[in-house]
Amino acid sequence: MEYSSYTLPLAVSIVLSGQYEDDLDNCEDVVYTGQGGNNLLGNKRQIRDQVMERGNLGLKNCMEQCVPVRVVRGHQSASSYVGKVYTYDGLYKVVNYWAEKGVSGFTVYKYRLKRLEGQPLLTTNQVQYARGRIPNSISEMRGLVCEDITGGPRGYSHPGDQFGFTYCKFIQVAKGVELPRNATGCDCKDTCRDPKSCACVRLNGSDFPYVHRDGGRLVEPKAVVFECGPNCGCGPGCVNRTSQRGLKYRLEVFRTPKKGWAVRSWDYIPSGAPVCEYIGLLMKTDEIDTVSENNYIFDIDCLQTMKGLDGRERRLRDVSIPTYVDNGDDHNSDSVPEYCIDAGSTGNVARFINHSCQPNLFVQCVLSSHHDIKLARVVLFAADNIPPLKELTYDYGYALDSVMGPDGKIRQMACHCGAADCRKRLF
Ligand SMILES: C[S@@+](CC[C@H](N)C(=O)[O-])C[C@H]1O[C@@H](n2cnc3c(N)ncnc32)[C@H](O)[C@@H]1O
Repeated sequence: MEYSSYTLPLAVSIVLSGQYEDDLDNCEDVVYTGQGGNNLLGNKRQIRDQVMERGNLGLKNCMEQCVPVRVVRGHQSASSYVGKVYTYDGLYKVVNYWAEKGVSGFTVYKYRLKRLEGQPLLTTNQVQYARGRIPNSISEMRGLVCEDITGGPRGYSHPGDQFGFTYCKFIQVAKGVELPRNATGCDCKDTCRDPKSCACVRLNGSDFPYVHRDGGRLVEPKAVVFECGPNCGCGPGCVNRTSQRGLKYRLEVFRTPKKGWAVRSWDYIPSGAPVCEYIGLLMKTDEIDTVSENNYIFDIDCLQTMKGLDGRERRLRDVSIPTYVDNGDDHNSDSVPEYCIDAGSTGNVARFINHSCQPNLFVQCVLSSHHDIKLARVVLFAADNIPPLKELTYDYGYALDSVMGPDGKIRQMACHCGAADCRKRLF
């Protein structure tokens, strides 16, 4: 190509590898974040405003002079010594660009790129959802079992024999379990703005656990997130109530060949967004019926996770759990979670989410109405930017050989998550 008649610099290629928190990769359509101001060697967050120079100027010049850009994608790969492999995914046209405040509040340049037609189809794992198509209407779906398992706004339904449970949007509390008194809360008005003066936000450390972007995104996984609750002065739109707003994405329960039912989203889910809460019957762990098999029990093990017990990955504990928060020390509950959520006979869509050894969701304990960590809410958040139609999964976190059958013998279950570094067993 002869460049002498062009205004330089021009961008020749870009790499999409999840390094920039503001990137949006929708396969044929990409919103690419310009370069600069990113803590690439640290937590990958923006720490400064970007400037229209170097690569940023190059992409702007490409747009203005209709010069296509090569797109290379980085894919996670356990078998590569750098943990990633890179694929050349073809030529893209820069359609437009703009400056905006990014997730971390700094100015970033955004470039919308569209893949040029007439190139081979993209086939790598990261973009494979492009082979499936989101139906335009429910009536297009072959083999449809049930249009809406949630029962609509009533939030209570019996989806029938195919599923054999009652759909429910809110936690049910078993007989004999008493929820603690509601916490005092903050005295902010309308919405919490100042992390220093909001009593709830202060429990999370020095800043809000969420950023406002996309209706609220969790900045990082925490030992526990303290949200605003019923006694707070702020309203339902407060960012510190991000996980309380119910389902935001169109989730589909679909059938898999080896894992039974599974869940995927028709919408793109950005990293850090809340996907759903694990809903079911809140009960004492020692009251679980151990005779019949139940694959839908979720142990509320925030305390055990905070302490890194039983091989759980210890969470960053940048909050000191206030002394008035019951952290279970006086209950000798160190090894076994005292409470669990049983979604066997009543629950929500979370009960259909399968395990993966390389998941795209993570479990986050959230305290909103009360502050008893043994009874924390269990919320699933996006661990990554999740393209539409990709199966949603989280790590069930079982230690191998930790599950006993009713006969007292160790039970084993093969894992079919398909991850390159699959542990081959769920438990
Ligand atoms: C909470 S349920 C998930 C929804 C379930 N697939 C269904 O059809 O209702 C957990 C059960 O799903 C299956 N499952 C989940 N993840 C799996 C995986 N990676 N490999 C094999 N089976 C899995 C196991 O039977 C497990 O006990």
